[in-house]
Amino acid sequence: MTCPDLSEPATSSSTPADARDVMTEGDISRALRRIGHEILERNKGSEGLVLLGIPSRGVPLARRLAACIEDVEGAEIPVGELDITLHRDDLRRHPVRTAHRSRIPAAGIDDKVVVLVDDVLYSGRTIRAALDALSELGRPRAVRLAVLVDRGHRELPIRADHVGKNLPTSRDERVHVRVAELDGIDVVRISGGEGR
Ligand SMILES: O=P(O)(O)OC[C@H]1O[C@H](OP(=O)(O)OP(=O)(O)O)[C@H](O)[C@@H]1O
Ligand SMILES: O=c1cc[nH]c(=O)[nH]1
Repeated sequence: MTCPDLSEPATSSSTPADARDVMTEGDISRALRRIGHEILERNKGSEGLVLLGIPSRGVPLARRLAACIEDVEGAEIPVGELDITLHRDDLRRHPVRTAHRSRIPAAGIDDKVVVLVDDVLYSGRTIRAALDALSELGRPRAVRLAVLVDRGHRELPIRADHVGKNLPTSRDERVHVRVAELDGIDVVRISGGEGR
């Protein structure tokens, strides 16, 4: 994994008629680079950092972020995946969900600075579940949150420490983050709503 090279040609694709693009491949790359620098600045270096991506798209974003940090620091950043399925607060309403395994780096998370990475922050319920899942795995020194998009409408007292783009949305809109690793393209789109 490498931190994306901004000189690479952008992937082209057509935007569906009911959607509009709000972040391009280049925007996403620049946002991840900036967040990588912010994480290093806040942590005063890479010592003790562990990045945990939240499936689905938080995982490739965490890997890219780690590559961006490694580009600057030269040190390898442990990356893992944190499955939150069994900690969701809507599990009773939607019981048929497949739980996956969390993959925690070998050194664990005790006394580390864990940065949770996700694509979209909306109600905050996914991150609440992530904090719950994390508490079963160890006791980090600090937990921080990096998201590519914060679309607002929080329902819990949760905020991100690092945000790629603050995107004011209406509740009837939907933000779609697409990443090359899973979707074959890097783009952030909004669909639905009445337009802004
Ligand atoms: O702040 P919240 O209201 O919890 O919303 C944000 C979460 O919702 C989406 O995940 P989703 O459950 O759609 O799964 P996905 O990542 O597999 O698309 C998104 O990827 C975030 O993880
Ligand atoms: O990915 C997500 C999650 C919540 N809301 C959205 O619009 N997109």
